[in-house]
Amino acid sequence: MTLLAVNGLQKSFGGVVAARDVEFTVGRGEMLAVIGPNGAGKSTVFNMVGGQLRPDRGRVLLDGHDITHASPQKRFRRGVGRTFQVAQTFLSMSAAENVQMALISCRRQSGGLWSPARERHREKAVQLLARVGMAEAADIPCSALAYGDVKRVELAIALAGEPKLLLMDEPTAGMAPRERTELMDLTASIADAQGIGVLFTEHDMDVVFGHAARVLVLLRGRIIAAGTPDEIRRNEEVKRAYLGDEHALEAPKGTRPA
Ligand SMILES: Nc1ncnc2c1ncn2[C@@H]1O[C@H](COP(=O)(O)OP(=O)(O)OP(=O)(O)O)[C@@H](O)[C@H]1O
Repeated sequence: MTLLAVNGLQKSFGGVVAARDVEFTVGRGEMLAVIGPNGAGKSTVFNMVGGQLRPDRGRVLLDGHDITHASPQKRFRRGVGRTFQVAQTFLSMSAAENVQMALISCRRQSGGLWSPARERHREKAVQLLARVGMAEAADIPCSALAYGDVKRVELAIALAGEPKLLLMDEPTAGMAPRERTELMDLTASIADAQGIGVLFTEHDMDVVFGHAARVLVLLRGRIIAAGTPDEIRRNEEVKRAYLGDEHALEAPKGTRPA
């Protein structure tokens, strides 16, 4: 069943058409990757779904509600979540405290003095950490966690908002290959179990072909292909778009090519 429907989105910056008549849907529990060479329009499309950019034309519907002109905060309340990097300033806080802060802000409560807030939502925060396999690290400062574990905490923070749709911009950037697979396997299993649609941009083709149910390929603001990873890998126009990077579309190691 369709969760997100994007119809005819268009955005120009001066003379540059960054997105042209972009149409796609994301279903509940579905992982959709948006790929394309540098400057193809991925961030532009992503930010029009997230509400950071207003389209010149077109519509964004979530669960049938038109959110095209809604602010990021309003979208958030409708169920559009986004993973953010744990900022440098929050690294000194424990994993649980980071998730508690997210829970407090999601429920629009003032953090007030830190000491009473410390116990607030503790139980729920630990539950969310358990969901990403990080319950035992609840009291460890994020600064002491491995990078891949901080990414899991970021996922728990995003889940605190109980999103219907999760936007992930380059979720595995800077991670080792094995950590990438683990994070995306985890994301896929949570998305499937909770019926969360996931829209992600990604440069790493192993991650894209190994984890997306469907892939959308942009080139100069246009969708040139949409389909399953196997369909996309075989698509001649996509191959041409990635010309010069002849290994980009190879099957991930350990999987059978189509
Ligand atoms: N704020 C802006 N002002 C002017 N031009 C912009 C702006 N944002 C994007 N563009 C232009 O729009 C086009 C699409 O950019 P966008 O960042 O969406 O591509 P991308 O696929 O995300 O690229 P990358 O993979 O390099 O991040 C590019 O030509 C870019 O220069």
